[in-house]
Amino acid sequence: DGRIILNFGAIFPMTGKSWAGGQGCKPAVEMALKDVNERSDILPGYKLKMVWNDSECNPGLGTNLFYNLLYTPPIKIMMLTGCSAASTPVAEAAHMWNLNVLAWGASSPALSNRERFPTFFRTHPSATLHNPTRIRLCKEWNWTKISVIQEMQEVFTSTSEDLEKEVAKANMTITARASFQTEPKTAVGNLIAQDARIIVGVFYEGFARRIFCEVYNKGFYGPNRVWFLIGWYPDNWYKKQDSNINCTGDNLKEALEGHITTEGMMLKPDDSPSISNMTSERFKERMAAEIKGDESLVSGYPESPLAYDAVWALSLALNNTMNRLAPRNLRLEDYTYNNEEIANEIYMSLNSSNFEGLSGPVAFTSTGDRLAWTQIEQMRDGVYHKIGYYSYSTDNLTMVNTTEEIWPNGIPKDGVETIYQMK
Ligand SMILES: CC1(C)CO[C@@H](CC(=O)O)CN1
Repeated sequence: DGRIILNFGAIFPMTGKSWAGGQGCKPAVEMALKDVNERSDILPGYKLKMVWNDSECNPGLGTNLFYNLLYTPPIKIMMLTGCSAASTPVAEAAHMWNLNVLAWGASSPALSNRERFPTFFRTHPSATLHNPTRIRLCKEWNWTKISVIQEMQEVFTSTSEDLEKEVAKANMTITARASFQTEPKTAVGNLIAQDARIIVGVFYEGFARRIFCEVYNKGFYGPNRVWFLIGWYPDNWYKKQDSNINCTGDNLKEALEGHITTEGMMLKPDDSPSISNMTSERFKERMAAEIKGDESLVSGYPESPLAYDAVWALSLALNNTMNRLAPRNLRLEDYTYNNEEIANEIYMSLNSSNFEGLSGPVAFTSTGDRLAWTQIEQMRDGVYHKIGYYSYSTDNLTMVNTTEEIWPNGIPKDGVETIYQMK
């Protein structure tokens, strides 16, 4: 069609053992690509094309595919990546080829580091996004003492370290800490021994079932014990058949009554149109047409709006770069892996991104991190209910349930009454 082709590279976790989020996200990337290429006001005279491979969410394979994309023409003007494990090595090396990297599925807190990842941006929030929300809710409910139990995984260790910092900043204290590698029972015992009341738990779904079976068996639950869990487990996670536990779904449901979850808001709940003029509802309809069958069974479906928004961030940044290069008689198609000037313009355009995406406002911090809203839910009688939203950048906490609806037995106490100082 006579337009100049601009190619970008992409690696998607389509298969593999950890997180095959490309299954839900690649269709969203292709949808955004189609939408952007149909817009005459974005990158006029250009057509964006994607050259992609399956990273299997494997760092070695991701690296290998990245080099193949680099050394196989045509030149790629940017890299789009998915999960943390494959994004990390690409984000670390890309600047050597003057490439900017945009991840739609990487949550690892370690990626918030400009020394290691000088040209990295992500539309997926870091896992540390939960922490300011947890702190804000503690303030809301007058809790100053909390406990933490974590699985020993990099993502949860860095999240716990960040929580320690946020707790200190808020003049709160962590009274009990527990961690585990493969057996959580001792860690739960530690919390029981210290009569922990307000507990933040960071671990994957499989351990969540084992922990709450132990919590159930030990009776370590009730209206005065509050658990903050991760909100991105599947809604029915506690009912899944699991040979590692001797509890039923109903046992876990009883132990989980009233717990609070936090997660990055990935699809705007309201129906205001985003920059693509598409509403969240319309997006879901279009995705349903792409994904045959039950979306909730497709990995990466929840993250698909982040992938859609990543292509818009890429396109708008290139469009902005095009306008900034024109007065210097430079063009996007002049980009090569040795052209630092154009790479810097693309970096600065990404850095100043600011548009209304499907996942809410898209803007990045100085470390390329996504500023996003968090969604707050509470489980009541085995069902998650949205109870509020929080934006850290504007300190805006919007509760959609009353305190009485959330805490029918009254707001739980953080339990550690100040010990009467003997005279
Ligand atoms: C919310 C979740 C499941 C966190 O892990 C991300 C994958 C990753 O960080 O590798 C995808 N989204």
